[in-house]
Amino acid sequence: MNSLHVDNVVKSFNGKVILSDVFLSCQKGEIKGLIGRNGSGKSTLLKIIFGTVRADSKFVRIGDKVIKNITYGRNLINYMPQDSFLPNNISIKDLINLFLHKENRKSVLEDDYIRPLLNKKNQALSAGERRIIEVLLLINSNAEFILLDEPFNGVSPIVGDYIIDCIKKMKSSKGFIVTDHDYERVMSLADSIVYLQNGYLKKINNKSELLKLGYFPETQFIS
Ligand SMILES: Nc1ncnc2c1ncn2[C@@H]1O[C@H](COP(=O)(O)OP(=O)(O)OP(=O)(O)O)[C@@H](O)[C@H]1O
Repeated sequence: MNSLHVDNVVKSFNGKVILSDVFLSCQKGEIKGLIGRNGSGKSTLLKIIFGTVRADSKFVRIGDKVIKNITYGRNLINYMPQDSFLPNNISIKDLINLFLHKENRKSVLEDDYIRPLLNKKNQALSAGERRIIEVLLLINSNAEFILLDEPFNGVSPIVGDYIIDCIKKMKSSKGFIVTDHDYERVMSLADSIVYLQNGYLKKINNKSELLKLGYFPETQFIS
């Protein structure tokens, strides 16, 4: 079974080190949660893995294939950015046909949340409606590893839970790395959690470790 192996990721912006020497791995069938404060470098790390941001150094491998840049990762890794990436002036139905292979379209076209939106144009959707479409397009793509940057951003609680179910359904055939500030949802979804701080990743076992790291205030802590 393939695995995604990420090693020796180093990245600075304007002389400031964001990622020092990051190691991360993800198996097919695994969901890894990535948590960290604002500006800790989570999106930068995902973009480096995907290949849209150049690292000072990196090693990314899927199975035996070294992913030197975005072209090597085509059909292997897909990334959903934090900000909307869908083009305007195109209906949701056409977007689904454009983004997905034929065999993957049916379940999205028939999805209860998506069906009422099929004839709308992307720019006419609410932020939450757009996010659920983006998540479904990504997780139904043929890539083996899916990187999701803030999939729960802007979605209502019931849709957040629905997104969790959708990701879990795809889990047996793919590996996921998911980052979001809705850490409760990330923790309930992921098999394991890593926390990014000062350029390094640290494994997290429970919420009290996140509290100790100062990720959320004590007033929010309910074990
Ligand atoms: N293109 C860029 N040029 C200069 N600095 C950048 C650039 N992209 C990101 N940074 C800086 O790198 C740091 C990490 O940014 P990044 O977006 O990866 O953080 P993040 O953990 O995803 O944050 P958030 O949770 O707020 O989305 C930030 O301090 C940011 O200002």
